[in-house]
Amino acid sequence: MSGKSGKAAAGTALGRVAREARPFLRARTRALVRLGGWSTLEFAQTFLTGLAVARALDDGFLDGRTGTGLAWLALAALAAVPAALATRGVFARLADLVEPLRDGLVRRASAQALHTALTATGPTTAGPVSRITHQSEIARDGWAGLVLALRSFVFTTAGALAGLAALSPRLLLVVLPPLLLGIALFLATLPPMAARQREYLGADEDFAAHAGRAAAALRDIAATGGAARTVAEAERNVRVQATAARALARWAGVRVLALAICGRLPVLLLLFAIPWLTRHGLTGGALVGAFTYLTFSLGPAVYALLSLIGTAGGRLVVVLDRFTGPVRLPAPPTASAPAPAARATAAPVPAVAELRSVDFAYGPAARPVLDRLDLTLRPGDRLAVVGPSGSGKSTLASVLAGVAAPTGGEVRWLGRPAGELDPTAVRTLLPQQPYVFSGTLRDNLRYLRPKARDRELSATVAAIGLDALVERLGGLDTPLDPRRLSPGERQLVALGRAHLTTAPLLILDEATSELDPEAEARAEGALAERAGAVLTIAHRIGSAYRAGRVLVMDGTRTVEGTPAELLDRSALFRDLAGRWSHIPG
Ligand SMILES: Nc1ncnc2c1ncn2[C@@H]1O[C@H](COP(=O)(O)OP(=O)(O)OP(=O)(O)O)[C@@H](O)[C@H]1O
Repeated sequence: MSGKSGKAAAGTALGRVAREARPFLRARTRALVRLGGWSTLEFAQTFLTGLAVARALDDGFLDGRTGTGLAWLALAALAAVPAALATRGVFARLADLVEPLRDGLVRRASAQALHTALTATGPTTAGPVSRITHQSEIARDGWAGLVLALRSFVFTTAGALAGLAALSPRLLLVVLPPLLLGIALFLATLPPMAARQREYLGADEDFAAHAGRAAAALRDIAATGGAARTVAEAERNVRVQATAARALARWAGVRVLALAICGRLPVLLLLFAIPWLTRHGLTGGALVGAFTYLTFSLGPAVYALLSLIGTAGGRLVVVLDRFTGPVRLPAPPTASAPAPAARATAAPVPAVAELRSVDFAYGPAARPVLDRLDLTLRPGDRLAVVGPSGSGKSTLASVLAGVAAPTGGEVRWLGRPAGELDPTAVRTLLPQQPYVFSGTLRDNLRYLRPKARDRELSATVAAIGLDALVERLGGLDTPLDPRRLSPGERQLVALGRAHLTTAPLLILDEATSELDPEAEARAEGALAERAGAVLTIAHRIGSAYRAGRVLVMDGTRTVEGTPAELLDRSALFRDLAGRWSHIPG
């Protein structure tokens, strides 16, 4: 995300949250007024503290009247009692502001979850559960902390400034400028810091998504020789994340400076101003009273508020923004309304997989392998891909499977950007060299769907043509040694695995090359019966004819059509079909 767009996103998040907060606060004016009422006691305590110290010194101890001095100090100590009562009252009233927020967020997240469940076409995520449980609690705690700190800041600062003014209005000339400058600088850091925070989180999510995809596709990556590319992509993600973290750290430095300006600079300036203030009649007691305000009241209140805004405040905005998505529950069905199933059939079915103007090159200076390729696979589609060696068929398979990221354009699955979905739930990619591990045939077949039932296994064995292998091994539960299976048997095991998965997209990259034509036709027929779409990189012309739809790849040029159309339109397809016709299948 660029700095500019990050800033815009953060700005809109802040704006959205502010817009949503206004009616919430308006509806709770009474709770706010009561909270303010209790907080005035805090104002009084702060105001009294510095003033009592000044009087204790000027009228008492420095004047030789110890009793008067002690009486003023006792008054300051007594002021803590109503302030303690105020804290009790504040906490009791806090619930009126905090609990409705949590309840409202939970209601909203539940509605969002229902909306998503009723309308989403792809696999659902755990996001709504997190919003209902964890994120609503973060919002509640963050909001409570912010209300407490903001209230304390307003009343303590007002009490301290009123006390300083009562001691001598000149004190405000010394204290106010650094205070206001520090706060202004701090507020100026908020939008860029929110933007950097967002960039950092985005980079973190990208890295996690890449790691998840890579972990799920380790075998495919090893088979297609994509390890170096996967590592390079991970390194790129790490670099982006490190840049975002450094930018965030720089802004954190500016924030520390802002805190120092408003928390510490007033004390320093007051020290420098002592000669000037005393020349204008400020007494020793008033000076100590002023330092009391700065070090015991103003400094801690400023520090507490600004650091809370910096931590919980940022989290609060990010979390609240996640709740402000659209919530539109579909109207309950009426007698005259069509049933959901009927509506579903009327709605356009999203493509299982889609390439939108996809480019791919193996390096910045490398010749592109895919050039603005558009491809749509709908449920029930069978597409065979043919082309000479090196024309990009395996590259297309990797990009469609989400193993290789396109250098341009977009890969979509089930109507959504591929990066948003769990690849293992959407697609199964079978390479030419399949993986069979030591273990039973049952374990091998259930590798992608560990909970497959026995009758489903039996159906797969029969459909793919694995019965002979099961018989030879002596049953599904006999341990097998992968090295003792023939290449064709290994491919049959992998095809059985693919037959058992529920992934709606199957990509076969010459995955039947070691089978004889009959076995290949049988396995392809069985896979074609599954729901979803199948893309087959054809090894024989039979695959192209069975698929009924063919994509011919010739360099970056592609032609698509039925075999009959292509015999007419594509010299390359005619050539390949002619060559293949000498090979049985
Ligand atoms: N990891 C890689 N790094 C660099 N170039 C690559 C890489 N993999 C493939 N290529 C190049 O990309 C182009 C397309 O290769 P790809 O393997 O997709 O073609 P193909 O049609 O599947 O070939 P075949 O039928 O021989 O398997 C070729 O020029 C190939 O040399």
